Amino acid sequence: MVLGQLGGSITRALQQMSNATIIDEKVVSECLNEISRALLQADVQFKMVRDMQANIKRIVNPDDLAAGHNKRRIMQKAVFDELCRILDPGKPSYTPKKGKTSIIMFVGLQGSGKTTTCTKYAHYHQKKGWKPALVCADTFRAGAFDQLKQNATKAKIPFYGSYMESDPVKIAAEGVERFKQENCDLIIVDTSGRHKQEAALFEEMRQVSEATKPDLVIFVMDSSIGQAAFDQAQAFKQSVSVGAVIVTKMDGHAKGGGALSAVAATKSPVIFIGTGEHMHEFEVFDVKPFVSRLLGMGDWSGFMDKIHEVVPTDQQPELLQKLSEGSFTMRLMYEQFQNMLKMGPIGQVFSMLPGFSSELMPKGHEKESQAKIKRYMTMMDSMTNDELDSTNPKLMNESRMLRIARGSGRSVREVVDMMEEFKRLAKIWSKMKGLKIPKKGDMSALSRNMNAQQMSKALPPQVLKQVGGMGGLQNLMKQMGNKDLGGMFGGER
Ligand SMILES: Nc1nc2c(ncn2[C@@H]2O[C@H](COP(=O)(O)OP(=O)(O)OP(=O)(O)O)[C@@H](O)[C@H]2O)c(=O)[nH]1
Repeated sequence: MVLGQLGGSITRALQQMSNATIIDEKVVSECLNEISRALLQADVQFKMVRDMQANIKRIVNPDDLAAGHNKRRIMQKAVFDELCRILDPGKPSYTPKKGKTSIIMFVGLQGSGKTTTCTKYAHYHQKKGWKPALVCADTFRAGAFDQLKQNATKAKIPFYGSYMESDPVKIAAEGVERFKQENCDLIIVDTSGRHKQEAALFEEMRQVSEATKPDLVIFVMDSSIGQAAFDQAQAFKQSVSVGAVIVTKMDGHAKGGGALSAVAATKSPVIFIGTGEHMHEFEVFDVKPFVSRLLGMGDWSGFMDKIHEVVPTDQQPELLQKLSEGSFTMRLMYEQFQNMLKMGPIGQVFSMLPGFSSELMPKGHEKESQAKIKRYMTMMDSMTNDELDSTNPKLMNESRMLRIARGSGRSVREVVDMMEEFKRLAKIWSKMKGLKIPKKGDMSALSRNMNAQQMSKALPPQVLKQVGGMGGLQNLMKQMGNKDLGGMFGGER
């Protein structure tokens, strides 16, 4: 996801600013210009960038920054708050209730990923015990019904559609009625698209909406549409009452900044993002952890969740223990690579760590990354046990590297690359040193009600320092809500 680069650019701009000897208005302006450039490159709408720049300038007072405060943190917080403000329209979207019928209508242009997203949305809820159903009211694209039927059958979700009927309004109304009678609690209506915004499409949306009376209209947007996002979202909002946004294809080379524009145009929150073509490649969207990750501030709660989700249960205690020790060895890297190859998404675990973009296994480049990881593992197969268990990369002198390259049939350059990767991962790993791992029975004690004082004692000193000491922690807890930080310790959510 190119959005990751935005985080990198902003972090660099902040770093440059805090390196300056005197922080005056000029330095702050330069930093803001740099951040604005990065946002524009990520396809955030020009007007929004300009407003954001003006807002930050108002909030951040260079005199404050000069007076020995942590300048980088003040600016980072201002950027964080502004991005959150844009992404959070201030009111939550309609939330369907399990057991009570809700009608959800999906709208979007052709190819935005609407049909795929309808099924993902149904599947997501079905896994949580809902009784979803899909209605195909797309009579415009030949093959749309077949696609929905195929997806629905695969996911074992009831569906309704017709090969004969050409009136989408009629199909939508019939389908909704049928599933109401069958007591489905989530009736999802997939609608037609067009290649571009057309009056006929908007009229059709208006009529389908009138006939089905949806509780929520979700606007589906392809994240790669760039600057067009604002106008497109606004055009849909003007014909039907869009209440939420789902941004698809966040896995590709999309710049993703359009998501911010879509929220601004519809005044509705992003509720999910699509991260691939498969059914499970669908994530709940949370503003604060998202922005936090974007700015390289790390997403601690997401990190621990991912460990629970991705790492096999029997390996979790050992992995957490090793994290708490902070010592990273070649053997540990080898084991993580094994998991990564077996399970695919473990790279996501690392991407949650501050400063670590999923460079090792970027989305969309899985094949190349897997081949690279396999090459690394072949090289590690040529290492001695001492080398594998050592935390000291200096053991690997030139002659050992030559020997490993020869033994594994790879070049010395590749061995050097692997060692660089090891050092990079070890550095990230070391940040978790001292992490307190609760014993089974202690979980509740570390739960969401923990106050900043208790939390500061539980946190490893490095982590506490990283969040800006006690003050920073209090702010972070305020920003994220205790439950998110509680989640970091495996507390019940
Ligand atoms: N990589 C990736 N591909 C996606 C994602 N969501 C959908 N797609 C792909 O995008 C293409 C278009 O998706 P559809 O679901 O057919 O699009 P649609 O908006 O329903 O199109 P119409 O029915 O013509 O309006 C398909 O090839 C999907 O597999 C995603 O999150 N990531």
